[in-house]
Amino acid sequence: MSLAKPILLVGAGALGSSILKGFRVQGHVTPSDVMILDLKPGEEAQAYAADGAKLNPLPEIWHSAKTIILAVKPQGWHAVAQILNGNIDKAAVIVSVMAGVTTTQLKQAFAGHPTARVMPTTGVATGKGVASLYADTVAGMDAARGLFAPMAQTVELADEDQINSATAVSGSGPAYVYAFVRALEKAGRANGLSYSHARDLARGTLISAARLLDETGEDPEALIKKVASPGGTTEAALNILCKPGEGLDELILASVDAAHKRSRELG
Ligand SMILES: NC(=O)C1=CN([C@@H]2O[C@H](COP(=O)(O)OP(=O)(O)OC[C@H]3O[C@@H](n4cnc5c(N)ncnc54)[C@H](OP(=O)(O)O)[C@@H]3O)[C@@H](O)[C@H]2O)C=CC1
Ligand SMILES: O=C(O)[C@@H]1CCC=N1
Repeated sequence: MSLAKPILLVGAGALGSSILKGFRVQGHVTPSDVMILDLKPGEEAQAYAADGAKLNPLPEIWHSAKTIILAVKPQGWHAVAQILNGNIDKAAVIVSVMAGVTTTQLKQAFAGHPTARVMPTTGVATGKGVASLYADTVAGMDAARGLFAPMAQTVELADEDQINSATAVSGSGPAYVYAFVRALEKAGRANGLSYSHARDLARGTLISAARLLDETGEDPEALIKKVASPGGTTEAALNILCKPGEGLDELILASVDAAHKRSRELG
């Protein structure tokens, strides 16, 4: 796995900052390997600059970048491509984490550059995220792996269209889980718990359940059976939560379908 450095990160917002944190946690990219372009650099970008990264360097410095990560909103990326073009090395690999923007569009904007698409989760900040990778060249896939494999469980997609599905399930997925925790907290308060007890119980339950899923490797179905005693409290809840035809399965399917559709539109 080879990763050509230095790296130019364009956009250090929610995801760009998570990537920077992941580099720091795993150590596969050091601040001195990094240049950052961001209009209003946040805490993480500034911490990187204090540790030796080049923050908003002049365009003549961009030529040294061997790998360029595009982490701006899909709506703003054309302006970024215009600014970069003419100022970057022809061999630099373009790694886009943007939802919806296709390889064909990237190749039109960055003619001659190897490209890759990655759909990470913000969990890369902990060094244990998830990332789906797609590239149509060896150089592109090498760069994507080199950046993300140290800080994410990676899935390599053979079909670019599946990036839209990966975005809908995994890229957006952490927000679904947080929405569930928020709902559980609210329901705890509505059922008589104090704010802090509802918060601790809902969050702790998610974290301990996720640990069991991870550590046992068991299917959700088997783990559900271990919690739900026949005729007990869990069954009473699941009869509502997973009501056939109008329960969680249908709600999640409709939600993921909506995200998938939006991912296609963003290109
Ligand atoms: N957030 C997530 O969980 C995930 C996001 N993504 C993708 O990552 C990309 C970024 O998303 P996210 O981090 O959430 O968005 P943010 O808005 O938080 O971050 C984008 C950053 O880019 C900066 N920016 C905008 N224009 C420029 C420019 N011309 N030059 C330099 N920096 C610029 C923005 O600055 P300013 O705020 O000043 O405009 C902002 O700091 C999107 O394309 C999204 O699809 C993919 C997977 C997960
Ligand atoms: O919401 C979005 O569009 C981005 C892509 C996946 C997660 N956040």
